[in-house]
Amino acid sequence: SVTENNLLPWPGFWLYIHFSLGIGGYAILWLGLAALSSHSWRRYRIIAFIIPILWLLSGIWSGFVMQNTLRAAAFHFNSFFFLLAASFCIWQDRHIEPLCSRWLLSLILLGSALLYGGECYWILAGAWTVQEIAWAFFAQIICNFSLVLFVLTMLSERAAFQLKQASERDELTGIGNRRFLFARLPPLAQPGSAIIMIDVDHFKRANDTFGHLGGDRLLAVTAQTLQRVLRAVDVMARFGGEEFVVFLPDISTQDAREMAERLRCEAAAQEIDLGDARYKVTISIGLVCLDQPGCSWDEWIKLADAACYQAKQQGRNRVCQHQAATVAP
Ligand SMILES: Nc1nc2c(ncn2[C@@H]2O[C@H](COP(=O)(O)OP(=O)(O)OP(=O)(O)O)[C@@H](O)[C@H]2O)c(=O)[nH]1
Repeated sequence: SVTENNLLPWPGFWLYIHFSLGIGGYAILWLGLAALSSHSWRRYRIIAFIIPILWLLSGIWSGFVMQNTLRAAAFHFNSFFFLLAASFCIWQDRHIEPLCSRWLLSLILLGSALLYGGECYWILAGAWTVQEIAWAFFAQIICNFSLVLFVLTMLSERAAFQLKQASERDELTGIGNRRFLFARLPPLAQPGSAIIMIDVDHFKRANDTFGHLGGDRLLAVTAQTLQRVLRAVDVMARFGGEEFVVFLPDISTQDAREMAERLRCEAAAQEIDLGDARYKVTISIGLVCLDQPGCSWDEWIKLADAACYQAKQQGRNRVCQHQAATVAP
């Protein structure tokens, strides 16, 4: 029987249209959620296009669409499949964009998929009662409302996340800026960590020789080179024009000194391609190891800066460490 479609002219035709829209709708929902998740929906569009067509062709060929139970089972199985795929997409991209709402959205999609899967099983097993159909219907409505809610939550959380990222990133070098650094420094400057101040040598001369754009490239490449040397826990930021600050948590004086030397050597070893020229930058480094509580971060950074100035005075391309005895109480 084709129920309400009998009220329309060509009921069989409308049945196929409804079936195709129902099947295709979930494929489009999957595509949309994949795009929302990682913007790579192009990868999936063929699958999302082919599967509904295959359902339709097999429906026309076998005629199962004309039977209510089989049509409902096919629709529920298709919804189960695409919702499960959408849940996986959202969950899979959690490392690209770590948002709490991603987990909630993925969970609600999984719940909705499992509900459709269960319904498909009950339909095929013929174990439905009117009450169960009503419960499943209401549960799906709640899932759909939650889905919309979590999509909106994810969009707003994403906007806030991107805004924060943009406000903490230095556009030229791609590393963090001052705000990024201070947001990651512990509230109290405790002994057992170190601050490094890095200043590119004779940068004005490089600017004069290669132009401002050439200078920009030198800064960007140098920042990326230095970043690669650091440990995952270290925090590096562009502090000013050609100055960078690095915070090294949980590090001994010896290791901090070795790290500073490694940074200096890596910078000096790189040959930067500037199109029609190649250039080697050197850096001067001021190191201060936090050896007493009580000083503020500003004070430690100032000491690292003073040590960096000392490195410049001594001829550049070297590391100078601020001596503990001279630290103001
Ligand atoms: N290209 C470029 N230049 C910058 C940027 N920020 C600052 N500068 C330039 O960096 C130069 C810094 O010059 P100085 O402070 O005199 O230092 P220096 O020439 O590196 O000399 P020393 O530090 O003593 O070795 C200035 O000419 C600034 O204009 C930037 O974002 N891009």
